[in-house]
Amino acid sequence: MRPYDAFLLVSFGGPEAEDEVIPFLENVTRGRGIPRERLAEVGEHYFLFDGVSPINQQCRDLIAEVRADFSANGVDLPVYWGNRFWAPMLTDTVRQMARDGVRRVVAMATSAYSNYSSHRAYLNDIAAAREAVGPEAPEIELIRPFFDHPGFIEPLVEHTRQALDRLPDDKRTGARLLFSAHSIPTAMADASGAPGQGYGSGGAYAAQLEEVARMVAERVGGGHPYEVVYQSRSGPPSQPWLEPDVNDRLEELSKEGAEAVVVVPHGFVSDHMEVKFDLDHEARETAAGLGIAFERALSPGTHPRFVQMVRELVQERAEGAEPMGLSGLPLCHECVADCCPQKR
Ligand SMILES: CC1=C(CCC(=O)O)c2cc3nc(cc4[nH]c(cc5[nH]c(cc1n2)c(C)c5CCC(=O)O)c(CCC(=O)O)c4C)C(CCC(=O)O)=C3C
Ligand SMILES: [Fe+2]
Repeated sequence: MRPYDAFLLVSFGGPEAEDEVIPFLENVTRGRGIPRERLAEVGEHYFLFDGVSPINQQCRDLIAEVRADFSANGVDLPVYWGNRFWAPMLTDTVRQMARDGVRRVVAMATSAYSNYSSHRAYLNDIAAAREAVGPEAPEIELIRPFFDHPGFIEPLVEHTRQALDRLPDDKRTGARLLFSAHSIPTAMADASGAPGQGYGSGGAYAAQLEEVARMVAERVGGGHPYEVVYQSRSGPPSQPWLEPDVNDRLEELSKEGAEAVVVVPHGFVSDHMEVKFDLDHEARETAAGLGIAFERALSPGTHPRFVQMVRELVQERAEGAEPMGLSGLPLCHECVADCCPQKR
């Protein structure tokens, strides 16, 4: 797949044993000003699962499918994997690629949207890893945010229908769809996207989330009321983050007489800890306490259409083709130097 000689999956990383939880959280939060209580609290989420985050295995599963898809379709790129915060660490992977003689890499982040945490932070960490490896490090180009690619949208549609089917028969009609994404500081949200893309003061992230929710709900059909909610807030209470929180919204919906919800984690690509704990554990419990029937749609994960999308994004980039998206929102060909700055 000229001009590239390797594909790299870049992910967040997560612990896989109890004694890895605290060192992992220290890596994530270094220099972040996250309150100690929040760290201890998040540590408990991981201990509830014996210290094992599902995210690494989900990356291994995705890579296995991508390798099979590449070889079935004549894409002859070796596949590498590096994480920002836990083994296999990105810097080690970049060093290995240098040893293997890799010169030019096309990389994809396990993150579909435009904002500092989902996009710029990946670019920065790639730059830092190359810097650490030195002049032998390959060039690494990051695939653009892919939030409205059919390979992301179609699995969400199918998974939302399946979740609706799991609701009790008498609660399905009129069930509400809550599309849930990671909250970020509102200053970071306002600055998300690239200058000149015309997203306005609310920024790209919220607009992209709103549009994906609309497209998925429309394709699911059935006239279900839908809205975007946020989850997994951290940071000090004094700092504004995107709202409403999924749990607060469930409380309000209960007062409005809602009987059933399907939560769609459209802000994520796999069912990692933020989904397993914050939705399957916490939000489910909130809904149970309110007597609201609750189902959670699967994230794209290793859905075959999502796997195919990885190849399509590699091909799009290799060929310099127009970026493909279903929404009509502005898409980047390449990431510009000043998109998605860190603001908090
Ligand atoms: C937008 C976004 C995504 C989605 C896009 C993407 O995937 O990149 C995401 C994903 C993830 N976030 C994850 C875990 C954590 N995120 C934290 C903290 C933070 N996340 C933020 C944003 C996001 N996070 C922000 C603004 C912070 C505050 C600190 C900072 O400004 O950086 C903390 C610290 C404790 C806490 O405060 O919660 C943890 C442990 C995991 C791993 C899950 C697993 O182990 O399975 C994943 C996939
Ligand atoms: Fe996070």
